[in-house]
Amino acid sequence: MASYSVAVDIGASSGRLIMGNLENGLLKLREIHRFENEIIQKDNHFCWDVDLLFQEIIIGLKKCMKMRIQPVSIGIDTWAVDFVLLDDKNHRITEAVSYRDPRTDGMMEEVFKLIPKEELYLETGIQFQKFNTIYQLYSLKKNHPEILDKASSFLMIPDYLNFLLSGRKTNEYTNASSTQLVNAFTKEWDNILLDTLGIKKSIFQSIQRPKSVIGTLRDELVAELGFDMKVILPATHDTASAVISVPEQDDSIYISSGTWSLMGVENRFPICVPKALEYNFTNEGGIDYRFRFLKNIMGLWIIQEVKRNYEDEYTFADLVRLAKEAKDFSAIVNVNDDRFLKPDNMIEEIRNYCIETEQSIPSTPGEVAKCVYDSLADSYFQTVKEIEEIFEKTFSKINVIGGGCQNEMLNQQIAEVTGKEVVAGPIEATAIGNVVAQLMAIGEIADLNEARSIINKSFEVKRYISTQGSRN
Ligand SMILES: Nc1ncnc2c1ncn2[C@@H]1O[C@H](COP(=O)(O)OP(=O)(O)O)[C@@H](O)[C@H]1O
Ligand SMILES: C[C@H](O)[C@H](O)[C@@H](O)C(=O)COP(=O)(O)O
Ligand SMILES: [Mg+2]
Repeated sequence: MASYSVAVDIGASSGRLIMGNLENGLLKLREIHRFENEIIQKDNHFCWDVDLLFQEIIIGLKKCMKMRIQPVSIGIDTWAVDFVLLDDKNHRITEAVSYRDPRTDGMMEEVFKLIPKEELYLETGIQFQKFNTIYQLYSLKKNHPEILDKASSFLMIPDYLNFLLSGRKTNEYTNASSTQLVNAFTKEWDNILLDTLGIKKSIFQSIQRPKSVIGTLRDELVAELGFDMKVILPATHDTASAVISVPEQDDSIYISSGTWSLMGVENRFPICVPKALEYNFTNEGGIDYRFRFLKNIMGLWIIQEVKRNYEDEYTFADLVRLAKEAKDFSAIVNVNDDRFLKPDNMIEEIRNYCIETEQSIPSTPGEVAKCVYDSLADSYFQTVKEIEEIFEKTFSKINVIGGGCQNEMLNQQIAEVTGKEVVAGPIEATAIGNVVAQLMAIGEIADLNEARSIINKSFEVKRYISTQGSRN
């Protein structure tokens, strides 16, 4: 009898429930439910609609019922850094404010007055993104201390959704590491750091590792669904789950390509050398206490916003085709400039950048899309050079995983600018990593090596080779 595990993967643009099971040594996936995940305005902040997200999970589980399939387990992964706070009656007392909200403007600099940047990096190994949880909490402490005073529990987004499912409150390690409040060496909350910031330690849960079975569904959910299931912690940071699925780990760099492009390598220990700080690389926690040495690149968020600015008149495939047709247009923006984090109008922001840097100004949808994709490829090229400088070695391959691996033009562009073989796929790398963590937890898969071997055999990849060698 097959054991079906349900992966709930909620990225910054879309969510999906994907059921996985082993059949003749291969991993079989079946998409159960897919939904949009959009930022909304609430209480004058940019927020995620966590109540709607939880409803979508229940809708997906009810679809399993209709399929007469009773999954044995569920695991939830989402984007990083964001959280909610509960009071002593376990009532949610904050909105799930998005990392794109301006409430953290200037907070990083405020924290550096208490803890030097270099020291913070040596302790945590985490990249400096102005929206890290540490700066979100510090913003609350400075601007709404009454909320922190009332708080009893800190739960990151997957933790909160797990709480709604099971009643159990945990903080999972891979996602906790993204807060910049976890010590990279002890892998626990950094109590000295929390004391220095004046943030009470009691709101944090004990850190649990991926593959932990934290409980089962709340009684009322069992009654509503007609079945129970184990609630398991995958690597609840979506990128940590995605990295599990990178098909060819040896001698390769990955790009987890979704709303963000997370570009890096898997490592056994944190790298906090001055060059890593200078280039703003991070050491986020991975499964089995591995490390994700990577850099956040603004990613396909930019083309998502361009698509929205054109009122969704074009599909992503349309925008790729139009970019190809605009082959004579050329302009490059620094995709990692904070101005692209949440501009009012992305197309105008791109045009203004090109005006300010005295470049050709994109006017057609094809020219705008080509500028975005060329700029992403340029950022990937720069990041490869930084990674190879830090590791003092040359990598031969780049694995592109996630929704962005469907962009064949960009995959070829990456091969051309870097001169490396690009291995594209699997698209649902995050959900696959989520499922195999659950299957390891229930003993269907022995360990990470076996998981990766099964993944490699189960999913096709596409290869792209440079036609002209790399840029120097
Ligand atoms: N057919 C396609 N052609 C080109 N790009 C695509 C295609 N389908 C999806 N994408 C890209 O994949 C991105 C979504 O990737 P995904 O991994 O689902 O994101 P997230 O997990 O952040 O929600 C879209 O923003 C889009 O740019
Ligand atoms: C804000 C974080 O850096 C972001 O969540 C990133 O870590 C991430 O996981 C993005 O995943 P997507 O699937 O939303 O691109
Ligand atoms: Mg994703």
